[in-house]
Amino acid sequence: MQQDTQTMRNNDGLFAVGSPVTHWSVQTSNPVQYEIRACENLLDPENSTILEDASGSSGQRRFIVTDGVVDSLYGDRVRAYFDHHGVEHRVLVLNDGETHKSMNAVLQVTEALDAFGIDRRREPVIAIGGGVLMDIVGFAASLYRRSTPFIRIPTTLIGLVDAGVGAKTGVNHNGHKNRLGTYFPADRTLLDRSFLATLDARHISNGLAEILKIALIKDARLFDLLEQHGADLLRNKLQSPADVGPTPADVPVDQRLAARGLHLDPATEVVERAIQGMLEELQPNLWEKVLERVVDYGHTFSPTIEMHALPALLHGEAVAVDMALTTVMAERRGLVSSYQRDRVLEVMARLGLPVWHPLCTPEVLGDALRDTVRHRDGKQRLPLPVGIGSALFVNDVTDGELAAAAESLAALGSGVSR
Ligand SMILES: NC(=O)c1ccc[n+]([C@@H]2O[C@H](COP(=O)([O-])OP(=O)(O)OC[C@H]3O[C@@H](n4cnc5c(N)ncnc54)[C@H](O)[C@@H]3O)[C@@H](O)[C@H]2O)c1
Ligand SMILES: O=C(CO)[C@@H](O)[C@H](O)[C@H](O)[C@H](O)COP(=O)(O)O
Ligand SMILES: [Zn+2]
Repeated sequence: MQQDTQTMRNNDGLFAVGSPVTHWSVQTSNPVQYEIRACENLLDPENSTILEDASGSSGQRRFIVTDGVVDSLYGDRVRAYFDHHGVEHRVLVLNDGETHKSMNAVLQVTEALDAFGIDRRREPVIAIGGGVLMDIVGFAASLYRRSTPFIRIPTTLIGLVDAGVGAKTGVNHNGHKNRLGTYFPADRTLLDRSFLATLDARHISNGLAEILKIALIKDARLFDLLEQHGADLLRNKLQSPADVGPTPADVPVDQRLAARGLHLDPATEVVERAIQGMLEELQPNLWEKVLERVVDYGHTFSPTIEMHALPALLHGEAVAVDMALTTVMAERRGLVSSYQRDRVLEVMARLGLPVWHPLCTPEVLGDALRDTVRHRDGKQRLPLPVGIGSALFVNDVTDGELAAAAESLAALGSGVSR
């Protein structure tokens, strides 16, 4: 007991502070640990990875959530997998796409969970799908009985390099992007790049936009890889090995890569660098107490543009438009040379991404910035690129600067073709 300050401390570290006002201050901590693992042949019945449980006390039932498109492509294999392992399961199939990323979908999951019934700690919910599906299921899992463990199996490129590796869940609400959500990482994310083989080119491009985001703000080498191999990665859907040089077939792949100064094939290196870069930023600031986040690059104007354009623009496409605009702003401020700006816009085009959109009007951009300022606690905290592979934050963007940048981009954008 510390009589001088009238503070008592019991064995749990709980403080009771005496007169003039008695109050208790509760302190505890909630260590977070989650796993992201690259795997192959996840749906092969002989591969037990999905059923391995970090706690080692796996239950015998599984609730799986997927969307209609993924179910039509992989649903038979998913069901056969759990049948093979004798695991009683229910597969809930949600509507796919951003327009269905809503609270209704979350409630659909929680109601189906109630109907199936799962053990609270040892039977993790399994989300198999893209960023939309994982955001919905993660949100439902975080709400269900105040938190229910879940596993993510991303099947899109955005899912693999971004939505599947962080801690955020959420849905669109009241016309706003991700307005409701939680911080609730999956216990495990299992990355199997072979799912990308069935994605169309537009959705590969969509994911490449988030990879380009990491390149522009913190990884010049990643940018070079995208510049050099982006078109092949898009064509090969990041199925390794991409463009490792002319055969002869008798020269092993790793020797051909080494001859070109590569240790990994480009698809593997690009995916690994993107995830590594993302996690380096997320880990020290998982709960976003610090609102100056370089990974918010491309996410200042895009949430408003994406919601206004819905469903015409995909998430990564809106992010690309935002990055093109802010690259032009950075060039106008002398942070990026005109040569670097043009390289960035060329790479976007090579990756199949838009560099401009008719919604880049002064009105929409101004509204977007004001909404973002709210989100960032009263300051713009706008990440701008410095050269290629670095960034800084600014707080002094004016409506005039936005209008001028949009006008420049419109002129430049028409000269850059996808
Ligand atoms: N939580 C986060 O940290 C985070 C990070 C980045 C993005 N996001 C969110 O992710 C969403 C975008 O993710 P997305 O692009 O994966 O969207 P998505 O989940 O809508 O998937 C895109 C489309 O591809 C289909 N699909 C999925 N896997 C497929 C496959 N293997 N083959 C063929 N088709 C397949 C889906 O059915 C859908 O029609 C956005 O809502 C964005 O806000 C969240
Ligand atoms: O799209 C991504 C990341 O690529 C999401 O995690 C997220 O929307 C971004 O981090 C945004 O910049 C912040 O938006 P919000 O989730 O805080 O509304
Ligand atoms: Zn994003």
